[in-house]
Amino acid sequence: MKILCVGQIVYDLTFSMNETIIENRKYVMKERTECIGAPATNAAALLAKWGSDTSLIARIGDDFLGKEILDQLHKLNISTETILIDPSTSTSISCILANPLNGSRTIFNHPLQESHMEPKWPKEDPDFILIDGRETEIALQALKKYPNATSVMDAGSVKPWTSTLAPLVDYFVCSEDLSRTYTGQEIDIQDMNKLSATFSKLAELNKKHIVITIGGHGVLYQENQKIYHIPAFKTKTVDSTGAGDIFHGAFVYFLGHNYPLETVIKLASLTASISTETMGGMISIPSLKEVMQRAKEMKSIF
Ligand SMILES: OC[C@H]1O[C@H](O)[C@H](O)[C@@H]1O
Repeated sequence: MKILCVGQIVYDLTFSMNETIIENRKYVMKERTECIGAPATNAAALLAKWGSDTSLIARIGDDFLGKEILDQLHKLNISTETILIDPSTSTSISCILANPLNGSRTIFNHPLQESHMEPKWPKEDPDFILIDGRETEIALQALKKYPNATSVMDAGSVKPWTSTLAPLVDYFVCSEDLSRTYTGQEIDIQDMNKLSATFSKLAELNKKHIVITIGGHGVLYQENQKIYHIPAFKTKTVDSTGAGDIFHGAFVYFLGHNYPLETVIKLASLTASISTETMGGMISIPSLKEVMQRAKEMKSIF
């Protein structure tokens, strides 16, 4: 299975922190993890780890962190031939405060500036394209260049590019935050009328498949005009960084292995929930073996 991910790449520095920050103080951090991250990159890391032929189109600066990122991508088996090295900008950094008491993560991201660059395409045509909205111009070109690839969009929040890209993808997988901002309605899994109105409004963005991830409450999706709710798997969350991205990577993986949509979502949710048991984003991606083992033990998936 050949995958092309298009979007953001970031260098993540995560600290464990369970107190409220007060300005103008010094905090000594006892625990830290460092790894590369960002939505398209975390998803690409899962796909490569699980054996898919994965290329990533994302931008780094011609700087120290950019070199470190290239080195880490090599180790992860993600093709770096398509990585854009942009001397006019600096590699993006995220500083993440993860609260192990409730699993929340607060992200301070400094994104890089995206100016026009000619993309370098993978040697072989992809079967799947996963976009996170960044590198919008190239994402649009990719969707046009590979019309036979199945496309998935990870849409975390309403951004200037949302309404341009969303109608073009086969699967529009959005967050509760995006749904709330775009539709003006809170999600109430008990209220089918409200859910129907939410999905109808989101259909303005995408007419094929809409999936809404609702964090600790699970996932909602619509198939053949019917709305379904998959509850979240119970777990001991210490850090939810990258869980959404890991969900999207696993979503593409299981979609590519021809599981029905319900099973794809259950397995992707299980993968994401296992990842929250470990500190850090990318480094918390579980092995495929572990996911399948847990899925078998649960009996509620297949
Ligand atoms: O979704 C979480 C990811 O996006 C943020 O920007 C961090 O880099 C982290 O890896």
